Amino acid sequence: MKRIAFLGPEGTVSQESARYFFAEGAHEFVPYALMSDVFTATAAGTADYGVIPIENTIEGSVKHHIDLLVESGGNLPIQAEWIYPSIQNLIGHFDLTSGTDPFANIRKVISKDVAIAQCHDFLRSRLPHAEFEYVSSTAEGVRIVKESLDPSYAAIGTRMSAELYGLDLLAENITDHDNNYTRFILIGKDKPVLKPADCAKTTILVTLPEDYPGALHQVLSAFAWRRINLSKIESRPTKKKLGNYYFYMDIEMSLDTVLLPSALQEIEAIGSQVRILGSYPSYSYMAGL
Ligand SMILES: O=C(O)C(=O)Cc1ccccc1
Repeated sequence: MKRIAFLGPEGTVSQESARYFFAEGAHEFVPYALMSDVFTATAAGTADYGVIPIENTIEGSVKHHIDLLVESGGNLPIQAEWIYPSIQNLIGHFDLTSGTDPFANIRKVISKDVAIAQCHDFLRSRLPHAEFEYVSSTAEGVRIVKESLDPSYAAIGTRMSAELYGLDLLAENITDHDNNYTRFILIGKDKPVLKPADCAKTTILVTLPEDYPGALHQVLSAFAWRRINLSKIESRPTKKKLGNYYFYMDIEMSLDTVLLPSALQEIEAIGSQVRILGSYPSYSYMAGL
């Protein structure tokens, strides 16, 4: 049985998406309090794989997670990615004294920053006087609301977490945009056995040579003339010196395809450093995984 580390406690969006991706029963899901613990446990072999939310439709890249991936030094390759819709719900103690308005007595909303951002319009219009408390994950907010026994507290989280903690769904599907998807990656040392995917991707990190005008242009042209598609390019500070960046790139091609290694060789030939963070199958929710 493979052990899969995720941001806990039980019932997070990460776990819900992993349960959707992996066959129930054949995997053991192990919660960790922090995202950095997910990396550490996977690196130490305490877990076989780790689930990392890396990007979402509303907020873009989760920069901290990209940095953790980079800092893991390439020991934890990306083994798969999948896209999952984050459906958030308002969860609390249904208050019978509140009459017809289930939100009337809610004074505090506890959740993860991304989830609060995803439900911004709903919160502004329906709970304009509530204060927010930011916690490490959506399910952690649900756990705190449960423990408080306080009907003026609510959390934002998955339906799974409401069921697990025995709380009520005060409002379902409260995200502002229907096309609210999160991209998750699976990190781990060994290749997992997965069903065939419709597309493959390779993620690389490129550090440009210093004082080489047009270096990024040359990197991009190595892909362009081979008609290799990039689906993402993002710069991140190297954290070694102010103004030094590397480029994080998602390429829509497997490293097993002849064209890609030759493009990477060309990039290295101009003095750029290339680090491969993984070459992996990509699954989209639309395609039914
Ligand atoms: O806090 C969670 O439930 C997570 O798994 C992180 C997260 C939060 C919101 C959208 C996607 C992932």
